[in-house]
Amino acid sequence: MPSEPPALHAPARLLAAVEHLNVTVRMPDGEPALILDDVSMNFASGRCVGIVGESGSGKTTLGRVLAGLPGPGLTVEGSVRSHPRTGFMFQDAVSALNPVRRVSWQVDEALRARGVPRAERAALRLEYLAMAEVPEPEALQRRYPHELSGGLAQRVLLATVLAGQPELIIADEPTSALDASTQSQIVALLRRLMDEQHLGIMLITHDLAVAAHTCDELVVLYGGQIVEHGPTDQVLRTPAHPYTAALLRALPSFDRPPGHLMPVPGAPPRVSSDRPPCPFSPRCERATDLCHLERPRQIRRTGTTVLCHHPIGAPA
Ligand SMILES: Nc1ncnc2c1ncn2[C@@H]1O[C@H](COP(=O)(O)OP(=O)(O)OP(=O)(O)O)[C@@H](O)[C@H]1O
Repeated sequence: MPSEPPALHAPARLLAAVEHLNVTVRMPDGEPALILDDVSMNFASGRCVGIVGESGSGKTTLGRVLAGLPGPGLTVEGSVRSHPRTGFMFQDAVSALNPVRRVSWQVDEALRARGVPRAERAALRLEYLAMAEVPEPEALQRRYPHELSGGLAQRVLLATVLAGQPELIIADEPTSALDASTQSQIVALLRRLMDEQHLGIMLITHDLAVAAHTCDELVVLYGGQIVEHGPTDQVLRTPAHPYTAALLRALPSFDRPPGHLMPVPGAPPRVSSDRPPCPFSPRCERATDLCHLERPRQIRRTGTTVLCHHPIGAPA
């Protein structure tokens, strides 16, 4: 029998897509307010898509909608197609695990859900723990979540996700509670598993540096809108949206002397029923009267899309 072709050469498959997705919450005054505003994008096997943006931009809400778990009181409109084999990794791995069950039980739960017979579970469990690079899985499987470090808990969570044989993994800030070196190990592991198993990954992060090292594509969210979307290199090297450019200037860098960080001026937008046609316009150095009066249209450039009346590279 010829062996299977290497996963790296498998053609990309569409795993999830949202089109014209609006997510609305009703404000205390009864008026609806948008948390996600006309979001369209898709996820394919063998690709890591980074969702970046400040706190409150709607990153987690997008992940939750794809998971079929929008928050309480939210109205979802538009088309949402997601794959049944989608796995989720959360920011706080220790609290995502069942506190009163050993590691072995946590992985077995995913195996039970897949209908794996009891006799086969122990061997498979060790395989998934090893795949998630849990050291000494034989001994570690007997521990409880509170006995694990943050990095180890995240690896155990990853093992439980892998045991569900996902095709798409939605990782919501999986490393933000970890130190920098554990962070890079976990994202490198995710990336390697993705390449080997031809998974799709949606990596939700507020950390552009993590996204830069891990993702093939970047989606920049601002006030619930995709303001820029394209190949990671292109978005980071030649940002077209003033917000992307401002986020990049706010990154700490060894080249900049101490005290020369440039935070994005102003405050992120609040969810509100009354917001400007371009939510970034109050903070934008390129804004003109048009931006305060008219909603921008999405502009397609080679490889990227940008939602702006005055993208960088065009006259302000
Ligand atoms: N169920 C809900 N009811 C009311 N408001 C909500 C609900 N879910 C989210 N929001 C609001 O929607 C906005 C976007 O939230 P979301 O958690 O998606 O942002 P985020 O970009 O993931 O932020 P962070 O990086 O802080 O996690 C926030 O202002 C949040 O308070």
